Amino acid sequence: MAAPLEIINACKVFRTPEGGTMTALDGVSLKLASAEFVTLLGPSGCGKTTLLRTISGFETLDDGDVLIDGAAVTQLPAHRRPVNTVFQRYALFGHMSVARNVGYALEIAGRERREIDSRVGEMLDLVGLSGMGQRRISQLSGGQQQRVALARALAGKPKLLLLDEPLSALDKNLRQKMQQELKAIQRELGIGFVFVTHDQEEALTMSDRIAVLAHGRIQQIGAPSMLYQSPANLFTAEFLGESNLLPVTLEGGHARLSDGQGFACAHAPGRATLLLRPEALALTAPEGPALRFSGTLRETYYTGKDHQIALETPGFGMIRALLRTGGTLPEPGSPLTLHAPATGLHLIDEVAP
Ligand SMILES: Nc1ncnc2c1ncn2[C@@H]1O[C@H](COP(=O)(O)OP(=O)(O)OP(=O)(O)O)[C@@H](O)[C@H]1O
Repeated sequence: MAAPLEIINACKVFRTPEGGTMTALDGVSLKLASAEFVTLLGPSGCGKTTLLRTISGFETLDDGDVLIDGAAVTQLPAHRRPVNTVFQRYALFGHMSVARNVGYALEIAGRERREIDSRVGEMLDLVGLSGMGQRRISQLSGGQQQRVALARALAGKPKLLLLDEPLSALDKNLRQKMQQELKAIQRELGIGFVFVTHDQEEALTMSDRIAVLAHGRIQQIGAPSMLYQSPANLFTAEFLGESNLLPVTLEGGHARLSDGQGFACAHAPGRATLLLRPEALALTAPEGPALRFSGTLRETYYTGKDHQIALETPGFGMIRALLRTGGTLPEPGSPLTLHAPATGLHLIDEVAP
């Protein structure tokens, strides 16, 4: 079966109004597996929207190719590509009913009334708006409007759906609910979704794979847990979640920290960075090999399920930890020791600045 989407070496340089140039895409390649949910994640200006627009055809590439369902669409205008986009601002027709909004593209395409009505009904069922077809858009909540936008984008049976920050206008609770619904709809339809966000939590919970972008390039692509636990570079490590980054020296199958502690590793000799996620640290020493960090407790925040703390250490500065402890912690200013088991250590072959 052909991949729902394949991007080969996509390059795009914009001319800026100031007379310079801006490389928005610098050789991006990406292939979706069948019915895969892939998120493009990265800081503002990294090229996410540009990449999405080159897939939909709203932007042309300077170099490279876009294939949808195995067919090259690089030279096709937007309206001839079998994709649709859901935008952050829903771009609905306010003066039309919900049903007309959803069926509008089918109407323009000259489909029969009976076919349109049946498809609109199916789509409203899918997004949980059955029976609301005759409402005006202004009579809907933000979440309902986003569902209409989704139903409209799916009505023409696209082979691929693009979503450009579709949930960012919703409040936190509704956003989380819609995240689950979107994922369920994607599974039910079995089509590829390419989702753009700069919300890392959203990316981690929704995606089959995340592509982390910076400066128009994919820094790393992989399953959320893989990217979080084993980032390939410092950018991915720091962009996804909280991180403690400690310099290490590698020699003879051993990684050594600046305070003399060490652990076995299979890396080539040189310098590298140890990534310690805050939740890998604990108050009690684990069985087996571990690192320990002693210092002064500086900050504690109780979040209801865990304690976020900052420990000031003489050798490594501030180390942040997330402790799952029911008990109380000592007062800030008290001495404290944290332990990190060997399983919580990850080496990155890059030296932190
Ligand atoms: N039409 C354009 N003309 C000139 N520069 C552009 C144009 N469109 C985008 N850019 C530039 O290309 C870069 C990538 O922009 P893009 O909109 O793809 O980023 P993004 O990752 O989607 O950012 P955000 O999260 O802020 O939406 C930015 O530096 C932007 O200023």
